[in-house]
Amino acid sequence: MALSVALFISFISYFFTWQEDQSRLSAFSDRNAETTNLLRKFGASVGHFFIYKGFGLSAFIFPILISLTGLYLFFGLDKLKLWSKWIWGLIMLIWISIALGFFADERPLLGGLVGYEMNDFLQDYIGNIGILLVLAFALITILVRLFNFSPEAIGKFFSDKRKQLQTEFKSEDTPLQPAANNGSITLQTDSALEEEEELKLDTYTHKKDIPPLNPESGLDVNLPQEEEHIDLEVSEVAEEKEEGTLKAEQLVKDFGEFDPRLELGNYKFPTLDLLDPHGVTGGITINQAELEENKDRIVNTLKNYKIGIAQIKATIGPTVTLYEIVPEAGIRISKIKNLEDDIALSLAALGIRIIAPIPGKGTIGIEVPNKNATIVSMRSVIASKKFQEAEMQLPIAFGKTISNETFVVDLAKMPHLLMAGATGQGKSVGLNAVITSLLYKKHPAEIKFVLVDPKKVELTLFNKIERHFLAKLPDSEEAIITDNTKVINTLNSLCIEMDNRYELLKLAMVRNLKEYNTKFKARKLNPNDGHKFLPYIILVVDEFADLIMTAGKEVEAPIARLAQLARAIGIHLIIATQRPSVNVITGLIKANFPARIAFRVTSKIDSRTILDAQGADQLIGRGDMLYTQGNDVTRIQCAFVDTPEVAKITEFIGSQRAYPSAHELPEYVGEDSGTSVDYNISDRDGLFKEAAEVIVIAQQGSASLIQRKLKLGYNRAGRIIDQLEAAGIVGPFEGSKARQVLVPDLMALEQLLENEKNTP
Ligand SMILES: Nc1ncnc2c1ncn2[C@@H]1O[C@H](COP(=O)(O)OP(=O)(O)OP(=O)(O)O)[C@@H](O)[C@H]1O
Repeated sequence: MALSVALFISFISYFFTWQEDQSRLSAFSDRNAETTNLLRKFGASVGHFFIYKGFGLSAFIFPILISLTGLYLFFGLDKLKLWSKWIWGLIMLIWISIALGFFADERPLLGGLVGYEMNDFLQDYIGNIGILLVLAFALITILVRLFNFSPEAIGKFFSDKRKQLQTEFKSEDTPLQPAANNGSITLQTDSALEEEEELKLDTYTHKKDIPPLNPESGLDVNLPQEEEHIDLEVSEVAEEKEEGTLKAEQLVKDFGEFDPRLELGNYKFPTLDLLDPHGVTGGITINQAELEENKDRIVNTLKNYKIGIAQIKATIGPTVTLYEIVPEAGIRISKIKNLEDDIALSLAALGIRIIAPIPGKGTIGIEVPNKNATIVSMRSVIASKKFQEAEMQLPIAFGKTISNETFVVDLAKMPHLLMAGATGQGKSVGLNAVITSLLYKKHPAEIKFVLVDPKKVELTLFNKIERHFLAKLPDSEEAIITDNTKVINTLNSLCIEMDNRYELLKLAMVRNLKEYNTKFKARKLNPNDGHKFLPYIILVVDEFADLIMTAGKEVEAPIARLAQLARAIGIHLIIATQRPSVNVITGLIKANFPARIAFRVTSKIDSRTILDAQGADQLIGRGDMLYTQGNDVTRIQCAFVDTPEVAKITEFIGSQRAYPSAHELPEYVGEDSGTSVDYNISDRDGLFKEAAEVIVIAQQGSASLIQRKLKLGYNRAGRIIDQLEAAGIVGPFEGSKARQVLVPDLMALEQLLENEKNTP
């Protein structure tokens, strides 16, 4: 610090004495040569060195930096900051020196030799205009970096000033016109405020009526004060609300709406040419002779049973043709329905379905398969106007209806889908069609798939898009789950994700994912509070029967829970099964999957299990399917997407820039971990005893049982199971099977707990 003071004095003095002292500088060692600088020879020399030969006026930065260094060392402050001060100081030193050398070239002392020479040098290469540009650019850079001068900051400064002035202006205004206090509120457009105003006016007139009564009754009614209080509160709330929205609006104005796609801004959606037209270029080819023949056979068969037909009309679909008949008056519909087998016999065709009557149309429908079915290519349904212009959250193009219209539905509205069908009838193709539809419409930021594939081969192609579209558990290597025990962890992790999302929705005060994301995009939710853009999560299970067989209730419970609750927070399930028997599609699951698809099944019972109606047993296979979402059953020819096409699409997406890793699901600590921990009795869960009783009564040691009976979360139930194991009530974790219960009945349990208390 002393050095900096010495330099400072020398420099100041140098400016006044430099001319006198200049000639004596060479005689530094001569003691008789006198200098006039306040610090004599030292002052004259350092001044000459730093100012004349160095940086001119800006040399004062040196004593400033040295004194700062002294202060930092003295108080032991952060050295890193000191370094940055030196760096910035030196940059400023050079800038000022060059600038002064440029602008004050007739006074070379101001810019010093460095400033002069640098200008000279630069002039040769970039000229005066070039130097000006370099100086201006450097100045802006320094200001922006050092003082955070940005257009936004300047804009904000002025808008803050304006607001401040406005509030000052308002508050100055108010005392002048107390009666007009209400008037200032009318400026705000909020309807709630207007209501307040009315309310206040009412009370005001009411208040006016009261005073004459008061003196007589002797009551001390202090109404005005209360009024004022209410008034204040209202305006505060309004201001607070306004501040929040103003801030969001300002952010949107400055940076635009939040764009979740920005991180993969260059992502290209798959193109149509990746899909194969499957030889179908035009529409369906109509075989007129076949049509006539079928019509005649229907009419004749019915005539044989004395059923007259008033009218008959044919609608040709890709796989089946629908003949709509209007029977003559007086014919009972049940009579026609009973003739189903006879008509099928006379038409000698598989897959006749009679719809009597067709809902909403006063006709009876007979569906007859075409001799040559037309393949509905995925390409044609994806290219259709209906799909391309679909204003849906999760549009799925399933295929074509019987009247050859493209059938597009919104998965978000379904909200979950159950698919069943015997082997080889088109289930896997159907699943691929669903996933392909979504890949053609959604950006990787907006949707994530959790794929469960116990068959191990069906969904492997999607491995290529792992870092774009898949989600997985933090510690798992493979994104596509083929191991049934891992499925349980993933399902439970999805339940945690669901709970987390509900928490976020609650904080944001919205009811569903769409509203939440809209609010987040409008920058009304602060990411510092844990808010983030939430993608849809689609869980696809290819062979559900296999899962239920190996993991049973442990899978059923989280699936049912997700199906019941996950619709609002954007988790949707698509579950496919080969065996639609009642122990696979249980009542609990069925109740939560209103949207169901049946490919061809082998028996009427299977058809009833899936659709609650028969008909699926009469389909012709190869993608012929029935879709229901409640009451109506629609027959659809599923769009065909072959494995090479899926490979091309995943290749196309996979070759693009991706996220660093697959989307991470929350970590789930399974039942098998932490079992060796010895739980202290006092640390036990509050519901430990109830849980123990539930387990002992049911003689089944599973966390999901505790969950269901005591309505607990997964984590808590898991912890209780660990405590039960530590207490010797249940056995160790046994994979997919429930744990063994080591206590035979409630009496024994009571005794065990009593003994525990008594042992120190
Ligand atoms: N929509 C469709 N259009 C035309 N043909 C189809 C369609 N869907 C399926 N097929 C034909 O049926 C065959 C079997 O389909 P898929 O592999 O989807 O059956 P699956 O029900 O998944 O059988 P599994 O349960 O054994 O896996 C396909 O290879 C294809 O030839």
